[in-house]
Amino acid sequence: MAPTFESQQMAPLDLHAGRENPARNSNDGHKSRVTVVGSGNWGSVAAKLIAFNTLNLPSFHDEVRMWVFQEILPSGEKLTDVINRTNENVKYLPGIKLGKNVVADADLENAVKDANMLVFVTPHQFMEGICKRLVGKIKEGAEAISLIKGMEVKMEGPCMISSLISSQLKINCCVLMGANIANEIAVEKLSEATVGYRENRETAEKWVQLFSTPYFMVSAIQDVEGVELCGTLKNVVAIAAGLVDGLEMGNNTKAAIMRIGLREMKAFSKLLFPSVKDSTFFESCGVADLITTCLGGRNRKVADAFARNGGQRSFDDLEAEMLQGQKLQGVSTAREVYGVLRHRGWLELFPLFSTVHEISTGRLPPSAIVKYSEQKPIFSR
Ligand SMILES: NC(=O)c1ccc[n+]([C@@H]2O[C@H](COP(=O)([O-])OP(=O)(O)OC[C@H]3O[C@@H](n4cnc5c(N)ncnc54)[C@H](O)[C@@H]3O)[C@@H](O)[C@H]2O)c1
Ligand SMILES: O=P(O)(O)OC[C@H](O)CO
Repeated sequence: MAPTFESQQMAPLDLHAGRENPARNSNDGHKSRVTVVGSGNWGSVAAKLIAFNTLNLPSFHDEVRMWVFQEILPSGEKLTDVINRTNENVKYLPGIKLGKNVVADADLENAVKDANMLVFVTPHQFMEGICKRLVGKIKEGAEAISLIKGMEVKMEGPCMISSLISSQLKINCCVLMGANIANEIAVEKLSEATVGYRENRETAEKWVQLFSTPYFMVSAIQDVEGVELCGTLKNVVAIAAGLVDGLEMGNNTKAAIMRIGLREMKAFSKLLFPSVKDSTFFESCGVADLITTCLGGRNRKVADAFARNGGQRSFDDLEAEMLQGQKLQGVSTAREVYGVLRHRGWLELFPLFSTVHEISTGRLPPSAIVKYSEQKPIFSR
């Protein structure tokens, strides 16, 4: 029998299904309201994608609320005021119109209170605080999706961000990850993404519908942990790839680092969650995201500069100087992964992941990335 791929099994969606039904159109009570929690580089692009669809799909309210972590711009104006006046996030996504139906709101509780569909897209380190503020503030029956690439490590062990959202807010949470450099999607260059869902395929289809555009092709698979771990762990590999670039080691070495990194991503994911599927690594969230992030991402870029400076300037310093408020996820994820590896006695099984952490904390020089990454491999496949 020919192999089948789950992401292709889902029937193609009619994005305009239900439009012709005037009774449904006139009944606003049945329409879903969407709030995007986060307004950085990817958060703003996510709002743009969603705003295009809510205007065109009758099952959604036109308005998309976007929670903005308030900032005062050099002009003295509030970021929310400028977004609402110009329809642009001038700090995190300058030059791109988000859609007139995007409303920036600095009041987190107000932004979420009416939403049936919550899209979480902040740097992962802020999510614990955000969840605490939202306990008891979410509408009953609301659904969530996390676009956040990262994890938390607690006393009890690692906790994926979608689990944090689900357990704190008592809501179902899907994930969306993929080869998605935000600035490219902002200018409508074609890319793909993967929605990971746990059980409810209907909800996954609704998320696919909300995000899909002719230039953003989304498919769904039943593997939340696999999808989320791919998105999370590739940031550690991107740091390694950036170090290799900064050391001017060339393409073959970089490809080797990506291969070893992918192998560690798969091994780590399956050790943590045996249910993770091999096929997930061949979706957009897997190998495709690994490639794009190692070629053109922010983690790569800052790690390149770190190596060129011989490790003399910290990642924090370089991040602040090079990214102007945008946040790296790879260095903190390497620390979190390292914590898990040490706790479980797995450090020697993951030479690339552990070496990235030791370099980023200054315990090893940048050149250690090629010296140690393949030194003690145990996963030969
Ligand atoms: N940018 C991309 O190309 C891209 C693509 C796919 C996924 N992602 C993922 O999306 C997530 C969000 O990244 P991004 O690119 O939208 O953000 P970003 O790095 O561009 O911006 C940082 C954001 O954090 C906010 N912030 C700063 N301090 C805060 C605080 N104390 N509390 C809450 N928020 C605070 C800032 O206002 C800003 O919105 C990350 O997990 C990232 O890995 C990013
Ligand atoms: O710019 P990075 O390194 O945060 O990566 C961006 C996206 O995750 C790529 O899909």
